[in-house]
Amino acid sequence: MLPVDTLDTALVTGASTGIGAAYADRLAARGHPLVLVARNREALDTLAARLSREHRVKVDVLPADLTSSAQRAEVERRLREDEAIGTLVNNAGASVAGGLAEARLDDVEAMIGLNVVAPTRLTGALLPRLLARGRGSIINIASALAIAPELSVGAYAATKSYLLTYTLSLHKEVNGRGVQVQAVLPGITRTAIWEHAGKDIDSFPEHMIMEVDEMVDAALAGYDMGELVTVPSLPDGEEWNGYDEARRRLFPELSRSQAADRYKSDIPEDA
Ligand SMILES: NC(=O)C1=CN([C@@H]2O[C@H](COP(=O)(O)OP(=O)(O)OC[C@H]3O[C@@H](n4cnc5c(N)ncnc54)[C@H](OP(=O)(O)O)[C@@H]3O)[C@@H](O)[C@H]2O)C=CC1
Ligand SMILES: CC(=O)[C@H](N)C(=O)O
Repeated sequence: MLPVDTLDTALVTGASTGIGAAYADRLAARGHPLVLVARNREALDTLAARLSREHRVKVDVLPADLTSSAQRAEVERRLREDEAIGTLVNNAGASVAGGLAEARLDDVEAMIGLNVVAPTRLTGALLPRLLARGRGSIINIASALAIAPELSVGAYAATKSYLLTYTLSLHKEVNGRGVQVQAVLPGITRTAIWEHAGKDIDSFPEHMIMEVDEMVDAALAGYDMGELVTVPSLPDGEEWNGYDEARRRLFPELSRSQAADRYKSDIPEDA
């Protein structure tokens, strides 16, 4: 296990239930003081009371709707100013009902605000301080759909592709400067997100559904191993490395002074 700095406070978004609540529980068990963010103050208070009692860590709640720029600004301020915070788990997220043609555009915009804008702004608020002290962690909860948009409908998968790409860019920028980053790509995990988006999780075969504790424990094991990208259900980690290497093999070909021959009209079709 990598050394976990028990003095650092972890701020977890979407901590009132589901994956975020499980992260809060596991991080508290590791000795991290916590700042819990979500809209439901009552659920945050209940969780905070339990975690501080069971794990003897300080747990603050910071209720905020991360789609509201005014409320999100309070979370940004906390990340910028609270010297104790060294870990950020960008977990809050939602999906919306319907495909690209049917979904309510206001709902889609709110989803992009929550899944894309919020983690970008929260990371941007914290990162300068982490880099200045040369220590810290940022964990972004994306989704397996980031690399498999064909398995879903609507714009949700695109928000998760953003978070994966953002994490790769973040890693490039902070690599070697003491800040650990990780993108987590869970598959179908049993939480309320499905119900909120009007989808029945039990329409999937049981063997495709992971329980939330198992998912978070696997993601933290990937974090401890120093993984940049963790796919909790992928049996063979080398499969991810092969996928990533195939992508990287394209790099030298992606920008050239000449268009590829197949796009040139002067090449005879039978050449
Ligand atoms: N469950 C799954 O199958 C998968 C989930 N994921 C990702 O995991 C993350 C967690 O999802 P999951 O636990 O399943 O979902 P849940 O719906 O169970 O939990 C979502 C959390 O985000 C919070 N949240 C929602 N909207 C807002 C908002 N506007 N402002 C602040 N907080 C908000 C909720 O709290 P509150 O309502 O109190 O604000 C809640 O704590 C998401 O990013 C999701 O995309 C990825 C792959 C699979
Ligand atoms: C609601 C979903 O599509 C789910 N969160 C996922 O990322 O698989």
